[in-house]
Amino acid sequence: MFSIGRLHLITDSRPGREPLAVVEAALSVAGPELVVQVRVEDDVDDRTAYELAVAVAARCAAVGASCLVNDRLHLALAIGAAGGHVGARDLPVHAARRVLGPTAVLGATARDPETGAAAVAAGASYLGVGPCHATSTKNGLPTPIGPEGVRRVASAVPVPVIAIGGVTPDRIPALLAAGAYGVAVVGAVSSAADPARATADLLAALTAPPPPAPRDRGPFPGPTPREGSPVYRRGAGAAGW
Ligand SMILES: Cc1ncc(COP(=O)(O)OP(=O)(O)O)c(N)n1
Ligand SMILES: Cc1nc(C(=O)O)sc1CCOP(=O)(O)O
Ligand SMILES: [Mg+2]
Repeated sequence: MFSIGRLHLITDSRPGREPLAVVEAALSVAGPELVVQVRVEDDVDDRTAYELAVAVAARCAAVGASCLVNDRLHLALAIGAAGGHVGARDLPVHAARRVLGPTAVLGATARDPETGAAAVAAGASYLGVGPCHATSTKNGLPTPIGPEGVRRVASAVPVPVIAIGGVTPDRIPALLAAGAYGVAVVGAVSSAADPARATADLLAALTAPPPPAPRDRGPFPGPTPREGSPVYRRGAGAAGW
């Protein structure tokens, strides 16, 4: 059965960053629960990207974590990654699926329900949905869609939604309540003074029990969650994703 972690760490290869050290720190805390997406800036050459990806994949394999590669699917194949992630300016999802094969993990970016549903129909196994909040990590992004935008996409698709963009531990409860299965981060870990501690804080927020819904606080039980509701979706995720 398809399974994917709830915390995705995307490498930060901007000048002055130390992506491998950050990945090692995060893996030391999260182990097999972490998904590491190797992402390099567009002007980084393939050889440099490949060397980073090989190093990240080896660290992931040592603890049983998953490694994905952003954009450059030939690198994903070359290093034996679990899969890749594509967006609007990359290979179309159906073509990415042909490249990676039927069993690989394939993520696709979606900022609205229509794009999300089309990506799933074309073979995406999860969706990266955002930007949820403002971020300084990447330029040129549209206006943040907030938890409500996540809710719109999550309610339209039967695959895990990974919320991205300005994610911090305190923002995670609202994203999960909106139907996100997990989150993807760059700065919350890479820019932290203590990346291991930051990883632990993100994991704690992802696994904390949700606050009781208002209808659960009274003397009478609430209605059974409907298929498609966030409550239902989180249960489905725990069972299979
Ligand atoms: C989990 C996740 N979600 C979204 C993205 C963004 O992908 P894309 O739109 O292709 O932009 P780039 O990352 O390639 O600049 C992602 N990488 N991961
Ligand atoms: C790489 C990327 N893609 C996004 C999108 O919305 O498509 S947001 C983003 C950067 C996320 O970094 P941070 O966690 O530091 O905000
Ligand atoms: Mg891309």
